[in-house]
Amino acid sequence: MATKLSTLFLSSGFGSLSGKVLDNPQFPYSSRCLLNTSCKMRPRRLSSRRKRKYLKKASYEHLSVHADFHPNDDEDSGSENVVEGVPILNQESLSSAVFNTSSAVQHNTEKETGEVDTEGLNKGVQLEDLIGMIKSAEKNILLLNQARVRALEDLEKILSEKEELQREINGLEMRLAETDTRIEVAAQEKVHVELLEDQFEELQKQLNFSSGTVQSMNGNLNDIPIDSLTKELHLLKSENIVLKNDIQTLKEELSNVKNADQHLAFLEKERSVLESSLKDLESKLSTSQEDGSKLSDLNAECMDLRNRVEHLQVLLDKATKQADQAIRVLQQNEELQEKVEKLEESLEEANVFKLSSEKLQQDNELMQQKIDLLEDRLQSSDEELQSYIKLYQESVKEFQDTLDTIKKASKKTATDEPVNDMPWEFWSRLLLLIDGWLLEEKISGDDAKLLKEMAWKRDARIYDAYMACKEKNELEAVALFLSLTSSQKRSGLYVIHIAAEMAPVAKVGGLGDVITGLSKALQSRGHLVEIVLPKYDCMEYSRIKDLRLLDVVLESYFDGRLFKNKIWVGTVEGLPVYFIEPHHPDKFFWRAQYYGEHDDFKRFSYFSRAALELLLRAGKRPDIIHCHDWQTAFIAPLYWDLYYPKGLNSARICFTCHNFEYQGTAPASDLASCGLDVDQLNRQDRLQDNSSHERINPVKGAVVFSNIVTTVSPTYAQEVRRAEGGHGLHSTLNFHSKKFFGILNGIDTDVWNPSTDSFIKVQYNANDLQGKAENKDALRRHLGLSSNVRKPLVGCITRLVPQKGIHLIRYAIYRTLELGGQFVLLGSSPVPHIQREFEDIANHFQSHDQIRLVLAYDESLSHWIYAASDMFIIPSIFEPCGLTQMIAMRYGSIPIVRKTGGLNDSVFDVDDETTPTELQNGYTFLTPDEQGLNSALERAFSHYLNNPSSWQQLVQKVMDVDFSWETSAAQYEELYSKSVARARAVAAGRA
Ligand SMILES: Nc1ncnc2c1ncn2[C@@H]1O[C@H](COP(=O)(O)OP(=O)(O)O)[C@@H](O)[C@H]1O
Repeated sequence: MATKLSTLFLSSGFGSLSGKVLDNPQFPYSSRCLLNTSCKMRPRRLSSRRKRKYLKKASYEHLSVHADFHPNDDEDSGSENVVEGVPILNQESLSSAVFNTSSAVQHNTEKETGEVDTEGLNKGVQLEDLIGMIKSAEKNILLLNQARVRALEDLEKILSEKEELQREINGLEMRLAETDTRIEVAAQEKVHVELLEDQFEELQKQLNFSSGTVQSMNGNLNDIPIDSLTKELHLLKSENIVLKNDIQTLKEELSNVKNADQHLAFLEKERSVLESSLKDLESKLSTSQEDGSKLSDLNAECMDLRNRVEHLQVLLDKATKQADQAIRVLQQNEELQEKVEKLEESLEEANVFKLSSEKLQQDNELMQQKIDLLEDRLQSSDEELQSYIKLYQESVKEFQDTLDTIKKASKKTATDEPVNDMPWEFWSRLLLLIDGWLLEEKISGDDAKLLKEMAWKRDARIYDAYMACKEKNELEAVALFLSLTSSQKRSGLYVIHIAAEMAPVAKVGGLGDVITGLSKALQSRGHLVEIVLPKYDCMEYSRIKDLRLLDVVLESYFDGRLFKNKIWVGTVEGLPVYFIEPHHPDKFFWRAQYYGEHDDFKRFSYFSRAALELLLRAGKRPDIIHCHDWQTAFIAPLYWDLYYPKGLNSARICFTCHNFEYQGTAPASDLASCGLDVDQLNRQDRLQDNSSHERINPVKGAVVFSNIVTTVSPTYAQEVRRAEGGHGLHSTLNFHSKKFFGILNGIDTDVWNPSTDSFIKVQYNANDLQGKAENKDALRRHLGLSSNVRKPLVGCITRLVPQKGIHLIRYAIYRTLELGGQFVLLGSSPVPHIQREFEDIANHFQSHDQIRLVLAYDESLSHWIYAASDMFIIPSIFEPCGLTQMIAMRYGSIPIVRKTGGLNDSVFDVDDETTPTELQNGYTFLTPDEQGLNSALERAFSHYLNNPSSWQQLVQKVMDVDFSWETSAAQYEELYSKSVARARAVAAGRA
């Protein structure tokens, strides 16, 4: 229980480690959830912008990710309600953000640790949860207050707008009254005009009458007073003119009145418009008043929230106290545990000691009696004396044997424990014996040194050897002693792999499988193997055991300054692994994907340097540093140029190139970032790229600067030494051919084992293939394929890149359909146009009952497809090794492959009479075109359909082929040992 709790507290960074927890991508509860998902779905497929967005959230918004809103996050603002630019928070989201967090955290924590729920874990979760919730709640309160102020400001604005409108309405009403008055005046004037018109008519009548009178009077002018008539006429005329003017004025007045009417109509309209906008404003006003009341509701809720936060604070304090107490208890527990363990150890020792001393005592007593007896008899007879001496000698021997037996039985006789109770004479005699053999040249200086060291340390193994060879002649004795040194030499290899991938925690393709498979095989052959990896945020953390952060900060150089790195350790598949977490502002391994970033060169040159820094700081003295592919190719020049002079000088460098297509070239100046001397290295015989003098080539650098260079199959090693296969490096590889080897990869037969595989529906083996048929049936149903007819199921699991023969994979899908088979493809592509092309094919066959394309990375589905398929297609243009053909065979799926690289070294055609029958295990074709593929596919179909029993024999046969790492690991071991031996010989020669 104590250990379990301590593991939990350590890994969760409880209490004083909480700061570390927040930085720990293995642990950020919500972010892990996101990241896990993205990783499982093969992060390569995400656009880098989205991934970075994910990542940012994952890094900084641990708890807020659970909330439905984030006030400061522009990208989330779409989920808020907005009224007049004021964000109105969704209360439901708010409360669920606060109250759902703890359950989400609980869930994710369980997922991370894989541990059963414990009290300690709950407390650890609450603590983090509460801190996050308080922060989140405080932000929300602030936002609510801001929203409230903004709403009040808007309310004021609306009110002042209303006042202004009221003023405008008043003005309009006044103008309306004015207009009314004017209309009245105009009406009066109209009446007046009519009056005047009447008068005018009357006057005209009078005028007519007057002129008639004038004419009638013309005959008797003398009778009429002319002057008075003339005057009257003038008067009338002037009156007439005045009247005309009046009429004119009245007409104008009239038209004015008409205009006034129109204006009045216009004003009426304007008034109704204004009235409607006034109504609008009034409704807005009432809405904003309602909003005001909502705001006050929110205010109340906000108060409520504040109270809850205070309550949470109280809980937090309590939890903190409990946590502190728990840590104290835990520490006490640990101390107690240690004490108990020590006591148990001493008890055990005491028991052993007691037992042996009792036995010794008994023997001593027996001997003493015998001696006494002898002494008595000595006096009586010489003859008797002789016989008793013999008896004594026998007793001594018996004692010696008993002593040996006791020692063997005792724990202290564990092979490497010192033997402390032999007299010094014994060890001196042993040392002299070894020196004698050395001088007589019966053993070498190295062997003598090792043996003397063992004697000097009073190693039980050399004691046992000495005892065992008492009865032997000298030759046998020397051989026995040398067997000690050879076993010591063999177990002495200390290999450190520095790589960018490792299955199953950080796997993109075959490289990951190789690191784990080779390391496990080397480990089981008695070597000490360690692995150094970047600490990616998107790793499968659930597959790392006992992951913990070391209490150390490693500083490493980059771009002219030192950066801090955290160092994590944990075991993966039983192997010790170091994870480097750089604290560089560019967050090199916080990208939610392994490769494909614009600054990959920087990311991995940084990592390479930091890895060597770690070895130096830890005082490690490895025999071999093994780096892989361009990502860690920098190790070779960095080691010799910078770290060898600093004292990290015990190792030989081995570089394995898993695919020469990827060389990581970059402008020469980029090399300076990790501290390498560009002027020294950008040379034709060093790192300069063979086709561009301005660029450096890390893979070329590793070929030049490593002691051993390997690639992953013998055929590929030949292919890359030719211009058409070497991707520009053939001349370099030819130049360094003496240290260049092709070793065929193996597969991890523990992981890929149909009789134990937990990813498949039914386990099976070569002698019982019923399970294979059931897996096939289940997969067909799972993918919606028809399952009632005996049809061959063709599988394909691959990265969809040009190297894999994209056009031939596409052709195989359609041709399989024509031949009456079924096809299942599992794959994804980092190349957008290829991914789109396969998406189109996948959509085309979306509900087809014979073809299914799953465009994703899915580890468990891959196991199922291997188990379910009858045939497995790999039409690669080039293939450095290829693992899928070996895995397929292990699961009884017959490979159909193009003869290239590692495929050529592992698949042999069943119809090829030049190959021994026992090796024939699949179908091959040479020319990478449709006819080539078709010929192999048709032959396989015909075999499957026409000769089922022979097919089954073939299936059983391929399942028994040994593709384990044993042979390959032995080859690597030999290369390592030879290289180390050469280095030692050179060093000895110098000395
Ligand atoms: N989409 C996928 N889902 C799951 N595993 C995959 C997928 N694609 C490839 N793999 C696995 O990756 C490894 C491929 O290794 P290999 O044949 O050497 O090809 P490469 O290293 O060129 O990708 C195999 O273990 C295979 O099962």
